[in-house]
Amino acid sequence: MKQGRVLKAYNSFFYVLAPSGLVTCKLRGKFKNRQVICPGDLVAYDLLPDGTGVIERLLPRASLMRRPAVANIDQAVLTFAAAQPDLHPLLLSRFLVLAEWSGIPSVVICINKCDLLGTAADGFLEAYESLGYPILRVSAHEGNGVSALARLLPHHVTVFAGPSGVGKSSLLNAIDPALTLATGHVSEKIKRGRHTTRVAELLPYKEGYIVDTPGFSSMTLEGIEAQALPTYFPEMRPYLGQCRFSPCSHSHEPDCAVKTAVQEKKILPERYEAYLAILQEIQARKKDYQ
Ligand SMILES: Nc1nc2c(ncn2[C@@H]2O[C@H](COP(=O)(O)OP(=O)(O)OP(=O)(O)O)[C@@H](O)[C@H]2O)c(=O)[nH]1
Ligand SMILES: [Zn+2]
Repeated sequence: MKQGRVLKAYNSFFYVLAPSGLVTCKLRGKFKNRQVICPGDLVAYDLLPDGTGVIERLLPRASLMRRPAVANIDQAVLTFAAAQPDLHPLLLSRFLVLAEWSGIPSVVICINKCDLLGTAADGFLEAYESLGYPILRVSAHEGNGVSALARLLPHHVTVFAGPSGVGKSSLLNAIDPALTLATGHVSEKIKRGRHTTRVAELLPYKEGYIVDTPGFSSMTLEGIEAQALPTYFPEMRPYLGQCRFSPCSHSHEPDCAVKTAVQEKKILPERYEAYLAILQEIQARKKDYQ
């Protein structure tokens, strides 16, 4: 049996990249639900005499991003703008939570449009580096930092995510114009409007892949459990299990180790506020269903 990586799923076909090239595959009938396999998955397939393939087996997954589903992403470049649109801590934390929840092991914060403001407006970002999120300041227009960004990509499966209008397409274009051509980003935007969800696709790039998925920008946190939320804040992890109550939502309970850490300035107030805001959103959603 041969192995390859699913670049795209379309109707009942899976486009699998193998060392020999791209193979159009169908699923063996035993997979009752074709949703079980998504772009990014590594699969084992049988090659038929006509050159097409039949997927027999799904190989173990390292991570899974939902909506759109993409497997095995090992790096997220969370892209924001220094201005236009302005950077807000809550929005930043929402994307960070989404990346942590998806199990993406390496997360980089990329601040584009630095030509507009330099570093004046993002002083608050330094603290995020100590949480383990490197910050890359770039300008797609002036080219600053673009080669540093490009150096992160070889040998990784990288998703570019971020709010609309921060310049993700411009950055991909600055890295390599072939990437924007491949995504058809601009023309599709005109044709189909901004809010159309499209199928996620992996674009091979220098021994790695770039995931083109504007859908990740929609930012629904649906599916995240309130109890698991603190684990998606790396700076809270050392305090979990140390509160008086168990479970503790770290919001209203007395003798809460997380709240104490906030008071002692071991956790950034804006991160704790983001935690509370997201928690409230999750709890409100639960009530909707009752
Ligand atoms: N000043 C400045 N403007 C930029 C830069 N990069 C992109 N822009 C502008 O920001 C706007 C949005 O850029 P896009 O590349 O379409 O942004 P996007 O993130 O792909 O947007 P969506 O397709 O909505 O997700 C465009 O008007 C770009 O010209 C930059 O480095 N500096
Ligand atoms: Zn607590």
